[in-house]
Amino acid sequence: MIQSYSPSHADFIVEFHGEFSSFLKTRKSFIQGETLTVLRNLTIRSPKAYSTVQCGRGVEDNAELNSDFLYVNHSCEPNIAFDLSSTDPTEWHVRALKNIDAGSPVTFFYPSTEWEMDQAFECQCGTETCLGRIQGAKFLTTEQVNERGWVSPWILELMEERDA
Ligand SMILES: C[S@@+](CC[C@H](N)C(=O)[O-])C[C@H]1O[C@@H](n2cnc3c(N)ncnc32)[C@H](O)[C@@H]1O
Repeated sequence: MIQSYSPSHADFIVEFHGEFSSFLKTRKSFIQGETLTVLRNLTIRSPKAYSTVQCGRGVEDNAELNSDFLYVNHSCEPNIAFDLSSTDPTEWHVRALKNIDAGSPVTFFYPSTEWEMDQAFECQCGTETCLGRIQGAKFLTTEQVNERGWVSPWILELMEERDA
């Protein structure tokens, strides 16, 4: 039982399940392009972990979210993007890639930010275009990454160098 949990974002709710099986849902609808939240209170320059989001190409360019957005699961057909691409971290935000109904899980394509993930997993997103094992963009073709709605600039750069 979680005893001291308090939600970080009023418009969102965590559905708690077993280990690594919890996920974040939205209580309100969003339209494509709308900002779900600006990311605040991050711990930047964190060691890479299952819970961090990559925010650049350096080994220490990882951010702990310190909020319920930690519970955003991966999907191969995501409905949101984590956009940590601005040189100004106060502009880092989460954006809707499509219209999202209230009550829906929010999901992002982990390889859109992650080159080589700390914790790989067998994807259970259940979508038609599911890629199976998810371990970062390094292990996917550029085409597989580019067709998911949003890709961070460091991932584009690293794929370009790899493919050269
Ligand atoms: C940042 S956590 C996301 C929240 C996580 N579900 C939890 O309960 O803590 C990332 C981990 O969640 C799990 N996960 C996320 N998306 C998944 C998916 N599509 N299929 C299977 N496991 C997933 C994996 O174990 C992954 O390492």
